[in-house]
Amino acid sequence: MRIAVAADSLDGVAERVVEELRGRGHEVILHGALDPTARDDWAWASEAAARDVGEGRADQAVVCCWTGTGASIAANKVPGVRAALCADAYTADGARRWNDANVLALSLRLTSEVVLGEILEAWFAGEPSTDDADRANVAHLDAI
Ligand SMILES: O=C(CO)[C@H](O)[C@H](O)COP(=O)(O)O
Repeated sequence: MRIAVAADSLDGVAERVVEELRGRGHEVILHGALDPTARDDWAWASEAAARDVGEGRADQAVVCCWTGTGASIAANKVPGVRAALCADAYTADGARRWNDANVLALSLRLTSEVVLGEILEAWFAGEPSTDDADRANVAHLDAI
C-alpha cells in the first residue's frame, strides 16, 4: 500500500514507523519532521498526510505527535478520513474492524517500539466488518 506518514518531531518511534512500514513492503510518503522541506507543526503535518488519503494519493496514513491527540484531530477534519488514536493492538484491531479507520494516529510519548510493532500487526491484519450495523455506523460518519 501507499502510506503517508506524518510526525511533528523525530522523537520516539517517529522514524521507526517509517522503517516498520518499509519493512512490511509499503511505499511511504513523508510529511512534517520526516520531510526536511515540510512544515513540521502537528496540525499541518497531519493535515498533509490525511489529505494524501482523502485525495487518493495514499491508501492509508499514520500520523504522530507527542500525545497523538492533535494529529488525530487534524486528520479527522479532512473529508473521507477516519483517524483513530491507538495505544495498543486491541484498539488498532477495533479501529480497522468497527470503524474502518484509514488513518492510524500514534502518541510519540506513549508508543514503545514493541507496542508499535503490535499495533501495526493488528492494523494490517484487521479487515473492516461487513456487519450491517457496523457499515451503517461508518456510513453515517460521512453524514455527520
Ligand atoms: O502532542 C502534540 C499535539 O497534540 C504536540 O506534539 C505537542 O503539543 C508538542 O508540540 P510542540 O513541540 O510544537 O510544542
